[in-house]
Amino acid sequence: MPDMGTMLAHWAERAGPHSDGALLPPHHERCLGCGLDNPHGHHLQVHRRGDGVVADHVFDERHVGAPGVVHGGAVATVLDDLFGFLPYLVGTPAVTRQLTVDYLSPVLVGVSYRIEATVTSREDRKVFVAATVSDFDERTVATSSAVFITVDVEHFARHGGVSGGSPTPPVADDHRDTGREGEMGQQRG
Ligand SMILES: CCCCCCCCCCCC(=O)SCCNC(=O)CCNC(=O)[C@H](O)C(C)(C)COP(=O)(O)OP(=O)(O)OC[C@H]1O[C@@H](n2cnc3c(N)ncnc32)[C@H](O)[C@@H]1OP(=O)(O)O
Repeated sequence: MPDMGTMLAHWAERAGPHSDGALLPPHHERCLGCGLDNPHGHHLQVHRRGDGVVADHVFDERHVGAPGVVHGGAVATVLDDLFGFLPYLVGTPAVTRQLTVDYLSPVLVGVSYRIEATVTSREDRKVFVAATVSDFDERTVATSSAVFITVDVEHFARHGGVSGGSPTPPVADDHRDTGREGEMGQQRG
């Protein structure tokens, strides 16, 4: 993974300009939504379409909640990440302040969905965005809106600027083997 400095330097080039229909570059290679080097990721492929962005996406067994149905958090992840491409078109970095999802029908594992997002309005630092998730019968299964706040590119260095950008997460004990269920909650107290 490139270090934070490289990522920051690449912001301007990632922000475009991108022609209509162009495949947009991932936020970075390890991004949960769109990074191709994240084995847990959605590997979202996002294109510019007019003033908005669009992705066709198939959730897989890694994203299951109820059997056969995509976990609502996975749907929210993809929506949030797709919204995260709109700043490329706005021309300034921005981060999610609020995300709302209406789950209208179950989103199914193994089914292709079209997800479209646009900027609905802007007010100072606030960028209001909206999205739909539709199946290929054009039935809307989820809608979403969000408030993004524009930030300077140094925001990412201030808050995530670990050298190398990818700290190794602590390895959790496997409580199934130790019988220590509930210990994490007790430690927090
Ligand atoms: C290298 C490149 C990599 C680029 C990598 C990009 C990756 C993108 C991935 C997808 C997107 C993400 O997941 S982004 C990651 C998840 N999000 C975050 O980490 C953001 C965490 N939050 C923050 O850091 C902060 O809260 C900020 C910076 C967003 C804002 O902080 P702040 O400056 O103190 O401002 P704050 O008071 O919170 O609110 C800002 C304004 O929004 C208004 N506001 C707040 N909530 C609402 C609301 N529901 N509806 C309307 N307006 C609202 C407030 O009234 C205020 O208006 P007014 O008083 O200004 O009028």
